[in-house]
Amino acid sequence: QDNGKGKGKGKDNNPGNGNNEDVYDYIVVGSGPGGSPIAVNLAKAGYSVLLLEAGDDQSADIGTQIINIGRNSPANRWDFYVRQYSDETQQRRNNHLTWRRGDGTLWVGNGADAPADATPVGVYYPRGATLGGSSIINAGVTVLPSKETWDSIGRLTGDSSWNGDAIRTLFQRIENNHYVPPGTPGHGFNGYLDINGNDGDVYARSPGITEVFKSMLTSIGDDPANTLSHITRDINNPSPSRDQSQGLYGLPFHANETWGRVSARSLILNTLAEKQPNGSPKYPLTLKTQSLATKVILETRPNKKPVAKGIEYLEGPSLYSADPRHNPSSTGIKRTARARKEVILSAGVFNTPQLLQLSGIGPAADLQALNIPVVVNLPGVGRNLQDNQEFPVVGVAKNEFPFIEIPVPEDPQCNFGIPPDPCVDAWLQGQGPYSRAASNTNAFLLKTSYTVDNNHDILVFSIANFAFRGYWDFAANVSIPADPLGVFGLSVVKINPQNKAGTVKLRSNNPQDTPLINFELFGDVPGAETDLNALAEAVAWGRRVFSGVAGPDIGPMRTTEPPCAGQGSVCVEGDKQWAKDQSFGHHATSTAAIGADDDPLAVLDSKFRVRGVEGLRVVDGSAFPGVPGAFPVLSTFLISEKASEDVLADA
Ligand SMILES: Cc1cc2nc3c(=O)[nH]c(=O)nc-3n(C[C@H](O)[C@H](O)[C@H](O)COP(=O)(O)OP(=O)(O)OC[C@H]3O[C@@H](n4cnc5c(N)ncnc54)[C@H](O)[C@@H]3O)c2cc1C
Repeated sequence: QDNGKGKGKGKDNNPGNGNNEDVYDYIVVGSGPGGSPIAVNLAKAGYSVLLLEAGDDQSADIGTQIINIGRNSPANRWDFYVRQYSDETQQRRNNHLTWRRGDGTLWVGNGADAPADATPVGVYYPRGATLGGSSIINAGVTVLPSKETWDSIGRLTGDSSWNGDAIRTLFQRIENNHYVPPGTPGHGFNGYLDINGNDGDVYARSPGITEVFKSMLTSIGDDPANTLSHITRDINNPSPSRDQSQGLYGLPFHANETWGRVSARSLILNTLAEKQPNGSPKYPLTLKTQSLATKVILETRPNKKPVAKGIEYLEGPSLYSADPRHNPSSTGIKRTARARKEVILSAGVFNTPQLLQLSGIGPAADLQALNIPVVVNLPGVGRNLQDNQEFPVVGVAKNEFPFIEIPVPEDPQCNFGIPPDPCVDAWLQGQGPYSRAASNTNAFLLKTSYTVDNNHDILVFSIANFAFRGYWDFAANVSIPADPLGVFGLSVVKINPQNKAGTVKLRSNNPQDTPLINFELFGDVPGAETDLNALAEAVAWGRRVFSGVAGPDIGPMRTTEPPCAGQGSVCVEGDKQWAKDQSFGHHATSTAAIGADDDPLAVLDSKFRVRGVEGLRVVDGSAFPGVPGAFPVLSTFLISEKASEDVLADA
């Protein structure tokens, strides 16, 4: 029997015991940016680690390797359909609501246009469900949130290890920067997370696009002549004034020098590839894909907290019902794995609270209603769901003149990664368009009068010839008219949203079912009005930018979305309604949040420990008290690094 103090014991695999049961020091569930770094760090410290991942390894898909293709295929994602509102009338105002028609086909559009035989399914919300999690299907934008994001967790919990300077040090440890000169303060150059920045040449070749940026700079009293120098500015710079100042920056991505996607998957595969001189694995890390965790094994003890002892899981392909390849008759092979030390849940913002609740940890009444024995009544599990709200302010160039980039003469014609694609062949040689930054690699930081902490509260990224309105199933029939030539999308993203009213509740006690997800956007809670006001102010700014665009063929541009016949304050109420109707998100966080000791809704303490249980932590996007900045992926890698130190300190 193990005394729990051993290190580097390796796996006690006992195939003869008939229980299909393995024993490890630690079990980590989920291989995204939350789970992978901690699994690797614990294994590198000599502990045996089992990493369970429900999806499979899609490394062979070239679309997952090249960030400029960014394909998300049915093999690497789970399809969730969510509510944004409990109010059905408001829910149906969304132009991208998915409906199912009488013949079973999907239709996308709002309630006013819906066919008579259609019933609403929800707003489509994809998540990465593959080795590497959502870091395989995301856009890859890699932005460090404000220093205040981290300092505020320190104040909330009284744990001074949470502070912006300490997190910057972790960032420098994991970063392998490719866009600032080596040695630049605040950055790292030897870590596992390659981060690449944009390429000023792309914008130098795009005179029409730069006209819009010039108007942005003019809007804040900056000199438009600075456009080409500011568009490559480092948004992750360590300047103390970074978080408060407005302006134009380049947008970095988790990508290597030739824009290959570097992700949680690369970290795992590179670690597994390291060998001892005799050819055996260098680190005691075991990866099991196609393994859907269904329950934390909790041992109850008299007069003591229950303790996590392992995981029950189902082995088999596509077992979760959100998997587009799921076959409802597949129930998998039931297995268990035991942990000598701890179980760490990193299954993501929807699945971690689902797993906790399936294990009897959550709001007691909700669990009892589904006949799940309550082990710990923890009312905050699946509450506090938040997201960055996002939608484009859409402009159209004068005379619908298309925005152009001056082509690079030797470039082949690309085919989005679908063979034959000569750009893939060029990329494999480190050349061609896929090996360079794209033209959506810019950010404008705005500080509205509704900022709650004097930091900028809106990030705007710009896309020429396209307006990014969210996600919907590719196979669905979409009732939205095509955009005219000369379209330009200013995607406004609400940083640090204040609304915390969303929920993830169990639909059933079947672990293969998806939970019920409701963002309750702009709900009747403190802060919701702040979010709406900030977004409306950002829209008014966008209108001013478009009407200020010069250039003989391009400006002034007209704003087509949000629609408004008037100008200025006339539009504010309409813009707020538009934000309610058309906001979408893909940065959900905070459903098992760190919180203060006296907060009944706190799920975790400041060391990621699940309250009321021993040997169980949550390390993923669920753990943040609030959405970290405008983009959560880098912050999720960073909290996994922080949690690794906390777990090792207790090991
Ligand atoms: C389309 C899209 C675009 C995005 N773009 C950006 C961006 O540009 N920048 C940015 O900062 N963020 C972006 N994000 C968000 C970012 O990628 C996520 O916030 C981040 O990946 C969250 O990490 P995580 O570890 O919490 O969860 P995830 O990355 O979701 O990983 C969770 C993993 O757990 C696995 N899992 C779940 N349940 C189980 C179970 N029961 N058993 C076993 N395994 C399980 C899943 O298969 C998955 O692999 C985007 C997300 C999406 C979906």
